[in-house]
Amino acid sequence: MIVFPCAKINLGLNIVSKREDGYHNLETVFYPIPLYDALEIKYMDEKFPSDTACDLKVTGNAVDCDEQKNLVVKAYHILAADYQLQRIHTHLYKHIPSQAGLGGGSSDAAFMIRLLDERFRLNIGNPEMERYAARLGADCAFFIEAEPAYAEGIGDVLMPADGPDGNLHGYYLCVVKPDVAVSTKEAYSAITPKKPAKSCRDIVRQPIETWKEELVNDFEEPIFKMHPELAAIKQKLYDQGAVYASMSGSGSALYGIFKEEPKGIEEQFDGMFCEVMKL
Ligand SMILES: C[C@](O)(CO)[C@H](O)COP(=O)(O)OP(=O)(O)OC[C@H]1O[C@@H](n2ccc(N)nc2=O)[C@H](O)[C@@H]1O
Ligand SMILES: Nc1ncnc2c1ncn2[C@@H]1O[C@H](COP(=O)(O)OP(=O)(O)OP(=O)(O)O)[C@@H](O)[C@H]1O
Repeated sequence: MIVFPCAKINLGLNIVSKREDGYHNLETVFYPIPLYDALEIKYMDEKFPSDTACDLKVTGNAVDCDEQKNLVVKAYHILAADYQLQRIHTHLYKHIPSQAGLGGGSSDAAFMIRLLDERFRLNIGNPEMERYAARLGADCAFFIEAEPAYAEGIGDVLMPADGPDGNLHGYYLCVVKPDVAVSTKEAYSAITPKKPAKSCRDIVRQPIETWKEELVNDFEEPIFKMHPELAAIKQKLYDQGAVYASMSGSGSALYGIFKEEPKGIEEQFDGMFCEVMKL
């Protein structure tokens, strides 16, 4: 059985306060995008010699952590603690860039929970699956439904985007990921939290032409200071005709939203991951 975990972008991201557990409360609109990994599971033969109930083969882009630390394997074990699960082989084809703010690892974890729920007929239900997912990462819960959502808390309190919230249907999205690594933890430590004057949820309901002036990702200021080349990529996306451009999450991926297909834009970002998709 195979599923295709998708990536996300953040339409606005405000870091509102620091919590006693060290995490931060935020406000953001999560928007799923058609950029995918592939995740497959197969039953392990009863006679197959394995010291783990869930092994993992990663192909495509390398993931810089041990097999048993991969969020896909952690997702298996978190469910196996509460449900009787057969042993499985897992294959993850990694296409979504890591350390990008695109939620790739979080998505793999959430889609693994969904996959196990379906394969083993666990009937867990979405609210409970979201609770399991949230134990694996702050923005994992969103990927259980993977529908546009306004999020608060540490990214785990989700409110479905009703009506026109950030509806980008028919627009083109260009995602650029330079070879710059940003640690999410370090990014949060560079922020002075504050409540925004206007909620990103309200701004994304306005015409997209107003977003450039009003919709803010709080990580941009400190991260652009550390990596000025990221600000230059954002500017280039505007120069190429983007109606809105921003960094996603804590970076280092940037995205531009276009009304018309930005043909040939890949040439502008030579040597970087650059993909154009229709929303
Ligand atoms: C930046 C975003 O991509 C925005 O969507 C997410 O908030 C990141 O979420 P994530 O990658 O799922 O984050 P986790 O893997 O749970 O946390 C990594 C580290 O980021 C910090 N962290 C994360 C989320 C949050 N709301 N506050 C935090 O302070 C914590 O130091 C944590 O140890
Ligand atoms: N399945 C996975 N895919 C990618 N990274 C994983 C996975 N499992 C664990 N990791 C670890 O998580 C780290 C962050 O990866 P991820 O792709 O989630 O980055 P991100 O873009 O920072 O995501 P986010 O938007 O959630 O902050 C990786 O460097 C890797 O060590």
